[in-house]
Amino acid sequence: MRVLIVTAVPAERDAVVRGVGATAPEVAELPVPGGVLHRLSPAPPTGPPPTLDVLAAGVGPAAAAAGTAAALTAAAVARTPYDLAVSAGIGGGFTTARPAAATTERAAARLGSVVIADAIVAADLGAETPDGFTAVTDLGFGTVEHLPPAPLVAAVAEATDAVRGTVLTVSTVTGSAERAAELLRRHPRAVAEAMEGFGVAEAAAAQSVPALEVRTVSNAVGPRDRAAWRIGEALEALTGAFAAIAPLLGTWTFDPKGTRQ
Ligand SMILES: O=C(O)c1cccc(C(=O)CC[C@H]2O[C@@H](n3cnc4c(=O)[nH]cnc43)[C@H](O)[C@@H]2O)c1
Repeated sequence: MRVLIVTAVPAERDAVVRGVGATAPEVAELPVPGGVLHRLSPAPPTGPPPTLDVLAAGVGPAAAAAGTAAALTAAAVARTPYDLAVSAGIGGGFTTARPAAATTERAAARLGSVVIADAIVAADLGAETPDGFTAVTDLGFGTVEHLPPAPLVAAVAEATDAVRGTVLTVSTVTGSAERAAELLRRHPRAVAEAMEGFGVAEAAAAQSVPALEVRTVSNAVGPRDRAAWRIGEALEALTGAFAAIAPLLGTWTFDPKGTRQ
């Protein structure tokens, strides 16, 4: 099993490396076009050790897609393709309880909690029209959603005691209650937002590699309140999440539908 884990910034990469490193102290640093992979090989309970490569590719969906595509392509050309791409880092959580009028179940993602995406959705990829936002898919282009393998989502969420739901990818961090409400109106199952997941998933899908997104909540999605961001706690939670996830990834193989074999 070969896994590419893509973060935005080095602080997130180092938090992931610390978590995986609980079972794999050795780290090799390998250059890839445009970046450096941090490679770990945690020992699983049985079977061959997986390879977990961690890359800090930059902030935003474009940087995430570019970094992911470069790493996936370099591995494929070397005939050591990845089996899974993971977008990982801190994110904003939709921390309020489900609105009374909502018909869809949605758990609140509180500060410091772990979120696993069962859908990775580009929330602002589209056009503004007189009738409001229209997604690119409604304009006849591309896609706005990638679905991680459900059995893997379930196993990772259980291992990390995570909130499961849609994780939105945005190019602009939400900074108002109005925008947060609008996002929830359009995506009632949204539990978090961040800026890279869709970029990682889109680059992975182009090479038929399944994708996963793991976030730990540093702030509430809503009115901008920088003083209330808890980045340190979220990075610690990211380390804890990957300490739990790493052994599990070692025992996974995928068939083309992403089910466990
Ligand atoms: O506004 C600030 O002062 C500020 C300070 C530090 C970092 C930021 C970011 O915008 C970080 C973006 C970075 O972190 C992820 N992230 C974290 N929370 C959110 C959020 O509520 N909405 C979207 N992205 C978030 C994101 O994936 C980026 O990698 C701002």
